[in-house]
Amino acid sequence: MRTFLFVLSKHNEDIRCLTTLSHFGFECLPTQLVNKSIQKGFSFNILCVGETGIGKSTLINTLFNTNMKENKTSHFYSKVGLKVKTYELQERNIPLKLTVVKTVGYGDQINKESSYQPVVEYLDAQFEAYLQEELKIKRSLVDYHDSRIHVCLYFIAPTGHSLKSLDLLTMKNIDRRVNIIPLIAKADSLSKMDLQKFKSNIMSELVSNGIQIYQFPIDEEDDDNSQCLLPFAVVGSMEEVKVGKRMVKGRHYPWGVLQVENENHCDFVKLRDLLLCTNMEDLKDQTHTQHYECYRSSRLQKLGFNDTGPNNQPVSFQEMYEAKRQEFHGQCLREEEELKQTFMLRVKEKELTFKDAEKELQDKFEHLKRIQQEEILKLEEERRKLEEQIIDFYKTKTASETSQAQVCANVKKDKDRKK
Ligand SMILES: Nc1nc2c(ncn2[C@@H]2O[C@H](COP(=O)(O)OP(=O)(O)OP(=O)(O)O)[C@@H](O)[C@H]2O)c(=O)[nH]1
Repeated sequence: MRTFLFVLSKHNEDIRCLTTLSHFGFECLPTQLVNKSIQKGFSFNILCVGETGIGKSTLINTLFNTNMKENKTSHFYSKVGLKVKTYELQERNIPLKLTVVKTVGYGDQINKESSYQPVVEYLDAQFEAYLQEELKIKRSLVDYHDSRIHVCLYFIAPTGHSLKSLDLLTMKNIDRRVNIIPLIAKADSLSKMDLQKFKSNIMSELVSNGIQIYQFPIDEEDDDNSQCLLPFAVVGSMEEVKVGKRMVKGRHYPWGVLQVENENHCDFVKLRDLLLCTNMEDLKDQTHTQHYECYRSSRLQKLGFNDTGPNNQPVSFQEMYEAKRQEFHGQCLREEEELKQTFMLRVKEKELTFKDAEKELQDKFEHLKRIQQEEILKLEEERRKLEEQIIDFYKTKTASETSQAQVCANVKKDKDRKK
């Protein structure tokens, strides 16, 4: 006989929680999930936005301790572009498909107004591709390469002053589309005091401009709140430097060594832990449940779909689809009728124009015909006159020939007589 441990009823308040008395197997659910996830593999998509040469590639290399060979980018691009590269990484037996998208030529143009546009377009294009896959009848979301961006590392130049207008403009335009984590790049160029001031300036500017950045989930076990460290002051380097007896990642200066992984020197370790160890899944969740959802709902609304009807009554997708289909059909009929009317009108107009042209041609033809008749008559008259002249001429000619023959005969007679 089976024992039911959970007695479920329709109402949540009636759910009784009971402790199991023996092993059933569902305690292994987390293990099943872990195994399934490892089998499936993990993927993570990072977008790095920042000026040319600000240290984007170096930081990504340092984060994943891999040399993702890159050529230096030119400062002379006429517009901002995006470079997308995907890498297959492995840590122990955990595979990670990492996609890094980097801005190219960001901040290099004189007119910076549309610098953020390619970034916005790229983010939307990835959402659109996912939406199109979702809307397919035969979907393959299991092996679909999800290219939606999970996090945007925004590199702020270490000016020590405040954010640039380009930073504000870009962040304002992408904050509803992606999880932004602001970073102070090359933070080794700022003194401790300047850095603190710079950080608080940046945070208050972000707040006063209503820019939403990624909110790290509050970890009760973590003593220091990660949010307080924002924006993270980072330093990147793949250089191995000797400190005491150890080789560490750092940057060597005439006055000493900056250790990238030393929390007193910069926030690199904190960023890496938060990004890769504790919040990667949350970033992916936020991307799907918040940013993608926002894109999806506004896109469907633009197409005319809604969850409620005009009276705020819930409407099913099928009803909505049927209504839209009818509306579309009606619109097609109306447009067809309009096109027919316009066509008929134009045909009539053309007919009238042709008739006018035909009449004009006919008149011209009649006129020419008349002129031709007159010409013929004139020529006939001239011919008649010429013929009369020819007859006169022949008459005169014959008369002159006769008189000439007479003269010749008389001359001959005279000659014969003299002989
Ligand atoms: N001082 C200092 N220099 C850094 C840091 N990170 C990178 N650099 C140096 O800055 C230069 C440019 O670094 P990259 O990582 O190539 O910069 P990038 O933003 O990827 O450059 P592009 O891809 O060409 O836009 C290199 O000489 C790096 O060694 C840093 O944290 N501090």
